[in-house]
Amino acid sequence: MTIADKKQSILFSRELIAAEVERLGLEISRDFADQEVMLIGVLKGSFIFIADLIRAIKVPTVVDFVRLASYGSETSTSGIIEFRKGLEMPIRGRHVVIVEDIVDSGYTLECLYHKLLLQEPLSLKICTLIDKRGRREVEIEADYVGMAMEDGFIIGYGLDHDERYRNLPDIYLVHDV
Ligand SMILES: O=P(O)(O)OC[C@H]1O[C@H](OP(=O)(O)OP(=O)(O)O)[C@H](O)[C@@H]1O
Ligand code: HPA
Ligand SMILES: [Mg+2]
Repeated sequence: MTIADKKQSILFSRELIAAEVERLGLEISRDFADQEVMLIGVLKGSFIFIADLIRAIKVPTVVDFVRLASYGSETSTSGIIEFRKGLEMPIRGRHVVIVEDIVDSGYTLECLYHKLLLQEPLSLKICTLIDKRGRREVEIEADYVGMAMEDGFIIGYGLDHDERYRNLPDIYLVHDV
C-alpha cells in the first residue's frame, strides 16, 4: 500500500485555505501599511502558499527564497536541517516575513530565524499556513497563523510525502503512516 491509498480525509479544504490566505494577506497589509515587505519563502513546501499569499498582500512586496530540507521520505524530522539554497537579496534594514507551509517540530524555523536575525533586518516575522502545535520540540511561535492542528501527517497544497502530492488542491490527513 502506498501513501496515496491512505489519503483518506480532507483536513483543510481549498475553500478554507483560500479564506485563511486572504485573511493573512490582509493582516500583513494592515501591519505594514505604507511600508515595503520582503517575503522569504522556505522551499519547497511554501511555493503554492506564497504564490497565493503575495497576491493577497496590498502593500509593496518583494520576494526571495531559501531552500531547507530535513524530512526526506520520513514523516518526522531527521533533526538535521540541510541548507540547499541561500538568499539572493540582502535583508538588512528590511521588514521581513518568513513564509512557511507548516511549523511542526519547529527546528527548521528556529534554525532559519536565528540565521536571518544576524543579518539585521528592520523587523523579522513568521507567517505559516499551518501550525502543528502538538509536535513542537523547540519554542518558536509564528506571528501569522492560518490553521492550527495537533498531530498527524498531512499532504497537499505544497506539502509532500517523499516529494509527491504537492499538487493536491486540498490538504489531506494521512492515516497510519
Ligand atoms: O518544523 P519542522 O519539523 O522543521 O518541519 C517543517 C518543515 O518541514 C518541511 O520541509 P521539508 O524538510 O519536508 O522540505 P520541503 O519543504 O522541500 O518539503 C516543511 O516544508 C517545513 O519547512
Ligand atoms: O505533516 C507534514 N506533512 C508534510 N511535510 C511536513 N513537514 C513537517 N510536517 C509535515
Ligand atoms: Mg517535505
